[in-house]
Amino acid sequence: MSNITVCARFRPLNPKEKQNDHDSFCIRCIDTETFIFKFLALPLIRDAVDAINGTIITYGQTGAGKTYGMEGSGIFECDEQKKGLLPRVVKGLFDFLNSLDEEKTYSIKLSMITVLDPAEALQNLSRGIANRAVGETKMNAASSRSHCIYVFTIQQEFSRDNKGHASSKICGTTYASFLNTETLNRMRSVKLILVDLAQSEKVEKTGAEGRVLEEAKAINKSLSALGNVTNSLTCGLRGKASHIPYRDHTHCSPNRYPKRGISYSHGGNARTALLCCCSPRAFNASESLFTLRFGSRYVIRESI
Ligand SMILES: Nc1ncnc2c1ncn2[C@@H]1O[C@H](COP(=O)(O)OP(=O)(O)OP(=O)(O)O)[C@@H](O)[C@H]1O
Repeated sequence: MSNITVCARFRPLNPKEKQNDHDSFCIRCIDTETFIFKFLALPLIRDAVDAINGTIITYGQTGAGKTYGMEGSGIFECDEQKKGLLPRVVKGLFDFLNSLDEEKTYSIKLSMITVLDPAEALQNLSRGIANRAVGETKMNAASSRSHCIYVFTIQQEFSRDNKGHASSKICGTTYASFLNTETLNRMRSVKLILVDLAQSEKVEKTGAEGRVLEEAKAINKSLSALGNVTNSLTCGLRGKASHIPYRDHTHCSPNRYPKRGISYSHGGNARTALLCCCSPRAFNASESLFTLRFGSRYVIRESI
């Protein structure tokens, strides 16, 4: 499997756009949320259980549907077709661990909080989302004014039996139970990171001013650092070591890992899934093209 998977999606026109914007159209909207989960996220869940770090990033212009892609119409949404990546990843992760035959002990932490079951994970996610900074711009009534990073840390513990054979013990749904430390042999830890990026914006289109303008500058700066990382990775000569400016990318550092944040997903054998979100409006065509170009740069990258 390649290290990176990219998927692009155009959100549907909203009712106001349908009424007023006759140059724009969306041909057909299928159950894209389920498709995106199966295509982008499910392989990363399987890899995470195999101890391979993974990151899922939503990227795109303001109002293009990044947060919707991540959260869906709400973190507790029951309608399958309106569920975003976060609740699906939570369910998918717990379902996958439950289905394993092998006897292993897992603990899952959501950032620094240990979670014991999917309901608790969703509660904590919902509280985090409520604390996220949002602001109104001309382009989006609830525009995200910060990047939002959800870090699932999956710890796997192995033990040895008294004959020295490698074995381990299953804890059913009690994922956070730990083995007796005397029998503990080995522990491995892997991160599955979901990143809902705030997006660069053309100030003349969003009408940002004051605090919102300052936020826009900070967002744009951090995104250009992400662009520099991608450029270095995609333009580097094969087989030659080149400098990757991970350290500039402090705004995208999960859980205050200033130097390592983005390198979790962009280096070595880590897996990355990128959801490029686009607006169907003709008015936003140049931004949509920019987003698609960003995604296509990832597609041609080799791991260096
Ligand atoms: N696939 C979709 N189906 C239905 N509605 C959508 C979809 N994608 C986005 N929307 C709606 O479009 C609006 C903008 O989406 P969203 O807030 O996710 O954009 P964003 O890219 O996160 O913007 P920002 O960068 O400003 O935070 C929201 O009202 C959202 O509900």
